[in-house]
Amino acid sequence: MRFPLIERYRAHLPVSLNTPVISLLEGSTPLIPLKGPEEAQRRGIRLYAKFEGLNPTGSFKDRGMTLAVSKAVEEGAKALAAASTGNTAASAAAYAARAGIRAIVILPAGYVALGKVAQSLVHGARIIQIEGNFDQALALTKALTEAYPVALVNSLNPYRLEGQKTLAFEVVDELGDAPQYHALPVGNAGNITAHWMGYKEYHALGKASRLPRMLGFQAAGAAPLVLGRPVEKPETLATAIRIGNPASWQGAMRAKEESGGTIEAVTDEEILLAYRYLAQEEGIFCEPASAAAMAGVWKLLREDRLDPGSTVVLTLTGHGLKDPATAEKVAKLLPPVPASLEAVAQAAGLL
Ligand SMILES: Cc1ncc(COP(=O)(O)O)c(/C=C/C(=O)C(=O)O)c1O
Repeated sequence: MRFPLIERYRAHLPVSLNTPVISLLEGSTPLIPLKGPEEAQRRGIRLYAKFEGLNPTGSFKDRGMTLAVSKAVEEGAKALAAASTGNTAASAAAYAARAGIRAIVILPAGYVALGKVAQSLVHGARIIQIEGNFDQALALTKALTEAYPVALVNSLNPYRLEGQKTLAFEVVDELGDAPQYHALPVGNAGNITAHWMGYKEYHALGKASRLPRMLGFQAAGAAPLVLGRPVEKPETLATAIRIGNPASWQGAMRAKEESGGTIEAVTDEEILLAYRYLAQEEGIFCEPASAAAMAGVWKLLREDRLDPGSTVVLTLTGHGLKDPATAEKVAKLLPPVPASLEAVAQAAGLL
């Protein structure tokens, strides 16, 4: 039985009885124990995947969107807008449809995975593709929502982070305490900021005895937080985190420094290896950006930088079906064979 996220964590959210609950029963996603790579098993390090691909629109964005759209409707909004690398758009489109209001999404032309565009299209969002990157799309969306009566639902909207902090609550409620480490991919940096907010709130309430060290991972070609400066032309096959100037830069820095964690880069090759490992060894199909968390944890394990016997939670932020084109980078389809038992047995490697 799943509940609206707002109902599950009402006591911790900025809602009142006047707030309409616009929900698709988001949240309460599975915390899947992983076998883990040999480097983890050898050290007795337990890995868990918080699989956010099993939210209603297939990514963690639904946690923030249910709250941002509920609050926008409470405040009388008739339209909302978001710049997006795809998942925010898909989620905004779905929750706007749920609420009966208009969605306007601004996307960097040519860099949004097919599945996400399909979602925004089918939900009836007004899709505007710009000849520019995400950072330019975000600047335009900010200008649009300042000039016209349209609610901004990017993670600059504080309600988005309030909704997304609930992931930390769910991890503590399920494990009985916070993990020693929490790893996740970082693009616009709203999610790492929100995770850290949630852990600090639960810790202050005495619901967790510890705070995790936050481990944020950026794609090497789009790693402004690692370089310490914006990246003019961010490039990575993990298009969800192809962002050069994170809106929540300060929030990410606070999460890293206050938790004693780190924000580091992983290459596209490391991301693809982790993407294939999760699908072929653990049975979890997440999108490339999400696999950056696994790639990063694997890197720290190889460098022996995680304490033996510790627990690591990885947020796998989106479902692999969002980006079917990338699946072909790790496995090729064989050509068709004649419809005969012999040909099939041969192709199956049984002959
Ligand atoms: C699958 C996936 N994994 C990680 C991130 C990074 O989270 P943030 O660091 O909070 O930005 C995103 C972000 C996507 C958008 O920013 C958007 O959809 O516009 C994502 O879709």
